[in-house]
Amino acid sequence: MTDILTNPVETTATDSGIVLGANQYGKAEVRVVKITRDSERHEIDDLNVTSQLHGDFEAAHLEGDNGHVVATDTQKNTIFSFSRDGIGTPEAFLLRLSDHFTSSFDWVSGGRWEAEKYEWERIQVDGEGHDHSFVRKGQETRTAYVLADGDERHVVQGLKGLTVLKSTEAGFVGYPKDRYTSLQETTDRILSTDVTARWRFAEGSRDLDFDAIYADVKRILLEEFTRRYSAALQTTMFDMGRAVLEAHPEIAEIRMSMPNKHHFLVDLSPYQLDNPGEVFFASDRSYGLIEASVTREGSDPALKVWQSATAFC
Ligand SMILES: O=c1[nH]c(=O)c2[nH]c(=O)[nH]c2[nH]1
Repeated sequence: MTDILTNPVETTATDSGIVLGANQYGKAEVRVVKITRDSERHEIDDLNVTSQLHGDFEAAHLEGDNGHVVATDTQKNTIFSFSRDGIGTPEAFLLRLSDHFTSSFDWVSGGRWEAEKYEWERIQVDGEGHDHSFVRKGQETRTAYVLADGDERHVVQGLKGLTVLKSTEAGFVGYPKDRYTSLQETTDRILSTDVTARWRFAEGSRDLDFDAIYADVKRILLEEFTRRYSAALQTTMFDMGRAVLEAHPEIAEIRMSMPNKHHFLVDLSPYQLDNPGEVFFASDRSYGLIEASVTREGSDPALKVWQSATAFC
């Protein structure tokens, strides 16, 4: 079985020799909120789910024949209907959707399913968490991704928007200087970033405690950010990834994308003030963009997973 996004698709050429290439379709960003209300104490699951099918959809593209087109509306309704009896972890929910679509329609060979999970916590009233009133937790957004390719299942867990800052114990020295270099070396700077990270489990990983792994990976990422003097964001990012892989043998690879959110010391001398590393201009652009995959020696790079996990074009 080969994935439709990474292999040329055999399609019938039109009279002009034009062929259909890789394709996928589905419903994007289905916002589903599930309230579990089997007791006075309600629970809330809040997801943004995208479903896209891979398979034989040539006739729809070439001939206007929708015989194979499981409507995007049907995909949306399936997401809501599957929520009725509980969502569970986003990863388990996406695996369930992938199994449903690949087993229900012969021509659906696989697909991609994505979720963002928005966390809520109970509003505290007189020191007690309220039964049915919640406030959004905003630290980061949890992400989940499943690629189905025939019987294969690839699960990728992640987070985005985890903003961190350390106010010292970071520097940047020893870089090459040329006629365009104006950056001053420093051994004491602010290091700040918005962590986007995605970690891939070995193919076929289904029965893991995805909630516990998520919480632990987030803990490790945060702890490693603090742990050592940062010689560069690159070093800190690699340390964060290495620590995750060392602690979690079930994770095959972690990819990270981190903007270097520059904080420039403001010159207060025109106002007869010193500025011993206390007042900064927080620049929102331009920013350094530091990205890497951290993986295990000799492991399969699983490029088709990453290729399909990101934007189609
Ligand atoms: O941590 C850093 N990495 C860089 O590659 C870089 N480049 C730069 O100008 N400042 C920094 N900081």
